[in-house]
Amino acid sequence: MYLNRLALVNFRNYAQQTLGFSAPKTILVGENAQGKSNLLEAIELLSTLRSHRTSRDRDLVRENETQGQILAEILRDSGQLDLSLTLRSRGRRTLTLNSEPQRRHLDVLGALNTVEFSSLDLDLVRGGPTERRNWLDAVLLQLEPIYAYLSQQYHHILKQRNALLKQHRREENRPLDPQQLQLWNQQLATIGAKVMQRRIRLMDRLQPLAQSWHSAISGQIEQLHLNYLPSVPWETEGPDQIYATFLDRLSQRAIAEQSQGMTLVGPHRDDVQLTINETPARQYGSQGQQRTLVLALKLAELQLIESVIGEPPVLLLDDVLAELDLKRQNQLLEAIQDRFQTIITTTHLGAFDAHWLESAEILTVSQGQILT
Ligand SMILES: Nc1ncnc2c1ncn2[C@@H]1O[C@H](COP(=O)(O)OP(=O)(O)OP(=O)(O)O)[C@@H](O)[C@H]1O
Repeated sequence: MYLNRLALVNFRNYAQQTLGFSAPKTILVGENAQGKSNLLEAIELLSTLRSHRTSRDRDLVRENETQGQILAEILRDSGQLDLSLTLRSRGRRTLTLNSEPQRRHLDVLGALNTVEFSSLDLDLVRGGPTERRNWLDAVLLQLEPIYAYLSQQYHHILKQRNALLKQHRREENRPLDPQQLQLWNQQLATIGAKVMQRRIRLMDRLQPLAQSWHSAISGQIEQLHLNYLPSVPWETEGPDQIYATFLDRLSQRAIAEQSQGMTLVGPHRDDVQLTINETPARQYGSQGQQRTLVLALKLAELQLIESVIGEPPVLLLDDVLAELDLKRQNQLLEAIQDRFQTIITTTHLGAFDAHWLESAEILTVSQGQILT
C-alpha cells in the first residue's frame, strides 16, 4: 500500500498544500510547532477517522476558516483509491471514496492502513488500562473494520445502561425497573462477549510476534508476555459460556453498580498486563527497556496487519526515531526495509543513522508549508 499524494486545504496550520511521495521513506524535518505532526494527523484521520489529539473537528479546521479538507491518492494492489474528508468547524464531516459520497463513514475504514508510533506510545507501558484498551481497539479496527460497528454498539449500550443506573442513584425512591435492566444486561453481555473475544484473539496473534521481536532487540535475555486481564473470568469454552459468566458477574456486582451508578463489568474495564521476565513492565522497565517493549509491540502490529490484509501498511513515526539508540534504529530499519512506506517527523537529522538518510526523501516543514 502506498500513499502517493496528499493534499491539505485549511487543515490545522496548512492553508493549501499538496505533497507527492516519491521515496519509500520520507523524513519531514522542522523546528517545533511548524506542522510536522499535523501532517501525520491528517494521514491518521484518513486511516482511522480519528485523531489521537482531539475529538473535535473544529480544532482541525484552520483558524478563522469554516471548513478544511484532506485528500489522498492511495495505491493498493487492487488499484488506486481517492479518498477525501471534509471537516467543518460547525457541522458534520463528509467523506468521499473515488468521488462517491459515503453515508456510512465506518465503511471507509480499511481504505488506508497505517501503524503510528509516537512518543505517546510509551504510555502503553507507563499509562493506565485505557491506553492499552485503545491500542487493542485501534489495531482491531485495522484488521477487521467491522469491529468499529461492534465497538460503537457496545458503547451505546453502556451509555444507556449507565444512564439507567445513574438515574436510579439520583432518584433514590424510584425503584430500578428489573425488566429494563435485564434487557440491558443481556445486550451488554451479548455484544461485550464479542468485543472480548476479538480482543483475546488479537492478543493470541500478537503475542508470538511481539515476543520474537522483543527477544531479537533485547538480545534474547528478556522474555515478554502479554496477558489479557478480563473483568469477566475468561473460559475458552466459547461465546455461550462467556455470555453466561458475564451475566453472573453482573448479578454479583449489582449492589455495587447501583450504589456507584455505573457499569462495573465488561470490556470497558479490561486491561492488558505486560511483563518482562515475569515482572510487570511498568515497575520493571528502565526507559530503554520500556522503549524496547513498545518497539516490539509496534513491530508486531505492523507484521500482523501486513499478514492479515495482505499488503504492507504505511508506517508513521512521529518524533520517535531520534529517541531510539542506533541499535534499535537499525532493528527497525531491518524490519521495514523498503517494503513499508514510512513517513517520519523529526526536529533534527543529527541522531539518525546514515542508512536512514540514504534511502529517504527529506522535506523541510516551516510554518504550515512543505519546502521541497
Ligand atoms: N486549527 C488550527 N489552525 C491554525 N493553526 C493551528 C491549528 N491547530 C494547530 N495549529 C498550529 O500548528 C502548530 C503545531 O503544529 P504541529 O503539532 O504539527 O507541530 P510539529 O511541527 O509537529 O512540532 P513539534 O516538533 O513540536 O511536535 C502550532 O503552531 C499550532 O498553533
